[in-house]
Amino acid sequence: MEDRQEQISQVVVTAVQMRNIEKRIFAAGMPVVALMEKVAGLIARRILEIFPTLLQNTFSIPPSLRGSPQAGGSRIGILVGPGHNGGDALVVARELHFRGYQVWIYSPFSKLKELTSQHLQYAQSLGISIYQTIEQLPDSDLLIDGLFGFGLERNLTDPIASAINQLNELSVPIYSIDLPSGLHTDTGEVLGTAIRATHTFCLGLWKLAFFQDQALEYLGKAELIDFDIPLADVEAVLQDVPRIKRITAAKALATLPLPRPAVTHKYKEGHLLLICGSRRYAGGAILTGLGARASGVGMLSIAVPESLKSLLVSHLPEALIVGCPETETGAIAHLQLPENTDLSSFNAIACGPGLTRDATPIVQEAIAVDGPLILDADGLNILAQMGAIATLKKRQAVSVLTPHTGEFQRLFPDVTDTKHDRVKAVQEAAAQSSAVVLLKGARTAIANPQGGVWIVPESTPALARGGSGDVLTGLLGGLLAQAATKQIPVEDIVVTAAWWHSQAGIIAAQERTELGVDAFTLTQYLLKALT
Ligand SMILES: NC(=O)C1=CN([C@@H]2O[C@H](COP(=O)(O)OP(=O)(O)OC[C@H]3O[C@@H](n4cnc5c(N)ncnc54)[C@H](O)[C@@H]3O)[C@@H](O)[C@H]2O)[C@H](O)CC1
Ligand SMILES: [K+]
Repeated sequence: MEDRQEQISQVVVTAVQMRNIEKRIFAAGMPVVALMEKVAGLIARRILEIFPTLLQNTFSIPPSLRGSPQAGGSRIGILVGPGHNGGDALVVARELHFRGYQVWIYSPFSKLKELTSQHLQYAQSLGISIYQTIEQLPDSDLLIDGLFGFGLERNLTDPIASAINQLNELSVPIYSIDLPSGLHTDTGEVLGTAIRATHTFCLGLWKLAFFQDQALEYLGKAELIDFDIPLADVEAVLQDVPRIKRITAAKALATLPLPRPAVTHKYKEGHLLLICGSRRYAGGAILTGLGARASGVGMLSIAVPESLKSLLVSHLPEALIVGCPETETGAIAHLQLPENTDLSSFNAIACGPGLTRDATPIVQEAIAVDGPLILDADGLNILAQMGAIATLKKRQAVSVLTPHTGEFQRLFPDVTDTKHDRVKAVQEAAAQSSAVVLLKGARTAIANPQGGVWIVPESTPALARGGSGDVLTGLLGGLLAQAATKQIPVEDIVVTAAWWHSQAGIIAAQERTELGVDAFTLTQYLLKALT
């Protein structure tokens, strides 16, 4: 059983689920005011850690001067909304004031929740300046955004909307409490306008917004403030609802086919067939092969057009390169496997990179095989032409699709728009096609047909380059072939492949900048991500 912190760090919730979990905690007797004090105390402590004060030692300042300009403390502007997000912010304001920061408060709302109003009153009694209009605001070194949290229900309108726009224009870092104010908690959509946070403290459990494309530019660096939500409350609310989870390193690494048994042989470590490449796209075949090599798969066969055979052999001497008859355009005309092997002799088949659409019969042949199949790139485009859902429904064995957004739209034109809610879109696609669908992107999401979704929580724009996807297909194929021989659940191995691929990109970008991660280089960083 994973430890509590590991389980909590995987959970992703909607606003409604968070509200229901919060209700259980209050119903069990935890006073709201106590929870607010606990949460805001944790936030204040993190701010003290990560935002250097210009303070001398606070105890050297006479109490009468604490928080005053003479004290020399950093100037902190606290943005207070009408609800408990504002309440959190006011507790943070009070605590930073006592730590010697120069704190002021922006409180533009007249109607505040009771608890929020009490904290405002106490802040005022401490002599902390409170402003109602944006024009009055003094300079600051840091702003704390406590305007709205997961209680935001509708588009923001003026005056708060224009105030947020003006605050975004200041070149002052903004730390947001729970969510950048203005973001929809579930879809990450900007409701009118939103705070562009430098840093976001997500409270208690990760919200769905943190994994939606449109939110990413508003979140800044995100971290979870764990305030000891009992797992029992999470389970009670989420129950048998299909789970949306973050892929943690622990989760991804637990599935790797490591360590290997002392006694094994190459066929026990999986046999993968890659069907890829064309005269026009020779490189895709090489990159896919290199991705497969890095997976550790026991045996690797690569079917390419005959004219690519010697090229592949030179790059992948350990692989069995199958030169196939080719069309006049240089695509694979048909699969000519060595005698007494046929498509069912492989533990997994990965089909698509660099094939071109002239290889349609080959893709149809691969789809007809009753074994684990990964479709990518032209394999997906051809599947889309065939009608993805009807075609895949006929398959008994597991299908894994690895589309980017464009391919996804062609495959599943009738599901939720990925721009609106990627997670919902990929859930619907997997349910309708009975396939495991890996929707690539800044936050790659993997859905199984039962509605469960795993999300890669961090990646790098360095991977947005031709060939990155080919590497993933090879890596995933090699892992899937090994998983088949070891009864590792398919969904788990897809999750591990996606995490591994993004980790390699992150490490490569750290060492070579985001401009330095071409697909070949990426293949050279895959094993580094594990060591
Ligand atoms: N998750 C927890 O267990 C804890 C959460 N805390 C904090 O509480 C907020 C949620 O508080 P809530 O009062 O429900 O909502 P918000 O503070 O996010 O504010 C919404 C507030 O504003 C009104 N409102 C909604 N939409 C608009 C709009 N477009 N324009 C104007 N006003 C709007 C709405 O009526 C609400 O009153 C959570 O994020 C945490 O920060 C606890 O303090 C700690 C535990
Ligand atoms: K906020």
